[in-house]
Amino acid sequence: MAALAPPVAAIRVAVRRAIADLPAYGPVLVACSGGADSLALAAAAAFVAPRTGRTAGLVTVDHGLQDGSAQRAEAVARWAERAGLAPVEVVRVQVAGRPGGPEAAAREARYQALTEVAVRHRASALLTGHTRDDQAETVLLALARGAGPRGLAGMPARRDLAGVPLVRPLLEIGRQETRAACVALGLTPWEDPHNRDPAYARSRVRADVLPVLVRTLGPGVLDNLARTARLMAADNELLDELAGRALTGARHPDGGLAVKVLADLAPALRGRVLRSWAHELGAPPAALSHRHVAALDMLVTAWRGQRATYLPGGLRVLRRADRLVSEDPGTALGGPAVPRPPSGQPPAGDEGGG
Ligand SMILES: Nc1ncnc2c1ncn2[C@@H]1O[C@H](COP(=O)(O)OP(=O)(O)OP(=O)(O)O)[C@@H](O)[C@H]1O
Repeated sequence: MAALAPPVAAIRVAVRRAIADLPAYGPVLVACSGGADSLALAAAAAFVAPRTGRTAGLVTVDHGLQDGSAQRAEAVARWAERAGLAPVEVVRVQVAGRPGGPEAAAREARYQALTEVAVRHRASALLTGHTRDDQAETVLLALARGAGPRGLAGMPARRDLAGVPLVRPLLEIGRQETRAACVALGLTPWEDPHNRDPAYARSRVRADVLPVLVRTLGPGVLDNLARTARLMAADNELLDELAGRALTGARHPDGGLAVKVLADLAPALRGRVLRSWAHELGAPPAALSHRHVAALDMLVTAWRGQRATYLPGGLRVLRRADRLVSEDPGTALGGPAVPRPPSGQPPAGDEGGG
């Protein structure tokens, strides 16, 4: 019998570990583009799942953005059926007409479709093929935009997606290994032309920045960047827990947050408390930047009678005596919406520190 290729074995082990503690009430569903990472992942899931008392299925999303995308999606699905995966689904999504740039719109459409399929099948997890290289790129991009610990933590190995765990088993596996596994298994992955398109910052990091880092600092740099993400994630977990308690302690009996309690917190904790409170009020997390949080912080620490701070989601927060309170500009004053100030307020959509 031929020896098992090391990359194939490493990926199987990673998948086995990642799904070991998941309940087995439904299939684990692999989100597969047909690219090397998710194809190697799907092949490993097809092998591992039945040996651990589970079933594994596959879902591939056709964004309809390139000629031949429907045929490619069908080819992925036919391969999956032959590989013994079930259920297998191809979902066609509509990308046009969504907010944000084309990449963000495609991503949103894809996650919406993947979530819908995972929930419908009562999947015990949705697996994606993000690798250590993807994680290294994410950390570098976060550094480059001045992100804080939350950004530097990169992608979590597990998070919730509408009640279904989204699991990333390959975060410690290199992209070279997924390619090598596909070769060893005789699989021909699809090369997404977007991955090479220099219009995207991530593609430029992948094509230009990472190779320079590896050449100048050595191959360990990828592992190191991924380790930074893990260390940051562990610190974040603790800080988030502390911030949760601090938020509870800062609630004012008359509503809002007590300025005195906030002022006594360490700045790093206060920033997190204000960020969580803003989320709780309804500010969309992706649109809430470090500048919004800094403006809230100034209501506490640099109070000079300034006017309200505006947050994404149509919220405004003001300081009233010893409290921070929020008002919906459309209703709170009993009249028409208060116009947003023309300048001096942070723009939305810039993921910041913290
Ligand atoms: N069209 C798609 N259908 C289903 N899942 C997808 C699709 N595109 C991406 N994914 C999932 O998201 C993960 C990350 O995708 P992305 O395109 O960012 O990375 P990638 O490194 O090119 O991955 P891959 O080699 O698997 O395409 C993929 O590994 C896959 O699990």
